[in-house]
Amino acid sequence: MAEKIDGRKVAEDVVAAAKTGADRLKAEKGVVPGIAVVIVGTDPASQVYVASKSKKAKECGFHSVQHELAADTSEAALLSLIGDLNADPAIHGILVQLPLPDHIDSGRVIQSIDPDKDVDGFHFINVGKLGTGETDTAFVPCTPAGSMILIERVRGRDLSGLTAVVVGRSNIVGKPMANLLLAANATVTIAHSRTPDLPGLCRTADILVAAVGRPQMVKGDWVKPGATVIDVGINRIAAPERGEGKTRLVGDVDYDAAAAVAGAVTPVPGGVGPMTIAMLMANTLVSACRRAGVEPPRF
Ligand SMILES: NC(=O)C1=CN([C@@H]2O[C@H](COP(=O)(O)OP(=O)(O)OC[C@H]3O[C@@H](n4cnc5c(N)ncnc54)[C@H](OP(=O)(O)O)[C@@H]3O)[C@@H](O)[C@H]2O)C=CC1
Ligand SMILES: Nc1nc(=O)c2c([nH]1)NC[C@@H]1CN(c3ccc(C(=O)N[C@@H](CCC(=O)O)C(=O)O)cc3)C=[N+]21
Repeated sequence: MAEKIDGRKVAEDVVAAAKTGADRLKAEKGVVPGIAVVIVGTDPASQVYVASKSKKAKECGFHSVQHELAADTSEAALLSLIGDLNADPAIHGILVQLPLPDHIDSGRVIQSIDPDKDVDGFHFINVGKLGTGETDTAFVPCTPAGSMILIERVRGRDLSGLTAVVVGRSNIVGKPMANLLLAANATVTIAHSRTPDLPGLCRTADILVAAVGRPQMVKGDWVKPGATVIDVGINRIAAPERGEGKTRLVGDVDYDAAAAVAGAVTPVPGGVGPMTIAMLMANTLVSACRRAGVEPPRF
């Protein structure tokens, strides 16, 4: 039976380190890290993440503000708010919750964020730095960064000699994940909806990352014996066994089947999700340290 990788526990360690860093920054420089989360519309799932981000920010002793804008907010109004946050010295990290409503060009919004405050790591400058190995000054997207820490706990920092397969090629998860694995010396393949024989390819992976958005797509016989399986997927499905109209969260991996074969697997919930929020705190602290001219801690 595979090890269940406890993302909640590792996330607690990261949050504790962010709090320690924030305490030091306050004591030495009088600087309080500040984060702004912007959400447009009232998607219930987004509300959950935004609430837990604010809760963790408070736990870390950060200054935290939330801007909840109506679903019909204009692009111009959103860009103007981002302009204000870019100029606000109390704010070190800006996160605009995605997806945005269809009438707003999310690319334009993301590129309007000051790259030095882009704690999501979605701005071209940060994407380019990650792609060229400038990871000392880049912001790395939170979900892949958190996934790498979980992989490190199982496999160590150097993945030389290991094969990795990333299923999914989105800009927010799949592509940055592949870049991080490559930077750690894994031999990386990126799979997507046009990849032939996905089960066979996945079976070659010492490290298998699923970031697809399809509930329990990865089956037990897709998993190489002993593999490290990172399940990024967050899918809400019907759970009639819990009562009429009830739902539950599952990942992109069939957990029980994968755990019978793998060496280690992340659960959903309690795996990558809590790490994403923890890395947002880490990135915000790093941003505040850089601005204050203090060497940031390594996470
Ligand atoms: N834990 C966390 O903190 C986070 C979790 N998520 C979750 O991760 C999942 C992925 O998110 P995201 O990257 O934004 O999703 P996207 O929808 O942007 O990307 C999904 C990717 O999966 C590929 N794909 C879709 N169907 C198949 C298939 N049948 N076989 C192979 N590949 C397929 C797509 O391929 P193609 O490009 O060819 O269309 C695409 O590259 C979702 O469940 C999301 O909720 C996301 C962000 C954070
Ligand atoms: N600009 C932007 N940045 C993001 O990082 C971003 C985003 N937009 N849009 C949505 C996705 C999704 N995402 C999650 C974060 C935490 C959990 C999380 O904590 N999940 C808990 C469960 C939470 C629950 O019970 O609903 C867990 O997996 O244990 C999940 C998903 C960040 N995203």
